[in-house]
Amino acid sequence: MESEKHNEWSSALDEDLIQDPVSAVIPPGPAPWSLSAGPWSSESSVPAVLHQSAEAHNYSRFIPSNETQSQTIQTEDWTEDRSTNTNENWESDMSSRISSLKDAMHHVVSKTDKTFKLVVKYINAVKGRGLFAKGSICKDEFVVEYRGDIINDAELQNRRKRYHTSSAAFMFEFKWRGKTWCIDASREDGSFGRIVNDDHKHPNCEMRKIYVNGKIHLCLFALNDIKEGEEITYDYGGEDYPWRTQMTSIAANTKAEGDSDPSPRSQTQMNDATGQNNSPQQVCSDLSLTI
Ligand SMILES: C[S@@+](CC[C@H](N)C(=O)[O-])C[C@H]1O[C@@H](n2cnc3c(N)ncnc32)[C@H](O)[C@@H]1O
Repeated sequence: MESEKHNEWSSALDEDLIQDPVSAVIPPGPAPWSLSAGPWSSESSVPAVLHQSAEAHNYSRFIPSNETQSQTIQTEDWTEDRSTNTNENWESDMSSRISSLKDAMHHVVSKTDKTFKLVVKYINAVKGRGLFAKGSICKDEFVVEYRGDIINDAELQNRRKRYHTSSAAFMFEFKWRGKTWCIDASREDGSFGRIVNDDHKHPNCEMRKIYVNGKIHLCLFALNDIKEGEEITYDYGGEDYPWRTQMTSIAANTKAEGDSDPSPRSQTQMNDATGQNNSPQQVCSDLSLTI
């Protein structure tokens, strides 16, 4: 079963490496993390710095000093060609996006959150907890990974049948290479990505897929500068979330209570308040082409 999953994943990876226009390859050297247990492995450590080569015809491609290495990071989201871009600041934008990507990679591989910039706070009984900036965040900056188990469609359906709706709310379904995948973040593991709430009108982040060393990861990047104290949000996608139609300004705009204590509410409260169909879905696919 595990090896079937791995094969499916590996062939998707091969296709992806051929087709994707943007990729970054980690320089040669001992593998900083293990691939041996396949894409479902959780072993990791921080990789070395990426080498960048900004060629005139293709500023968005990283060239490794030795391309025989197979460890890769890539994003299908950042694909715009210099020749079609009229923005005068294109090069500095690209440079900041590249450093965001490296930053994302660092946090993905080390499985860490930006605890120096982000804090979990309890908001209210409807919304539950939320993630807030405790320092300023720049446009395009990597904010947080939506960390969890990566599962395929069959396993997603299986877990959906078994899960209580309060857990199902943490399943992020998305398409990748024509197939459905899901990050299941239902485990209360203390990670920050799973705490980020929905805002379809004025989100300050968007979800992007990045591909690190043979695994797809979902990461939030800032859509604009974010000030200290602002709640981190993104558009979950879909349209039928109960809070979008039922929520009033009382619940939606209530400020976070307290500055340091996350005071997590119970899952039952969250479930009661939000109904059945409340997990984020596929929005990273729709929002991906942004450069
Ligand atoms: C991925 S969880 C986000 C973290 C959650 N607030 C918590 O305290 O654990 C998704 C759930 O958060 C709540 N939620 C997210 N965005 C919301 C919003 N804009 N208004 C009200 N509730 C929201 C819903 O209960 C939803 O099912």
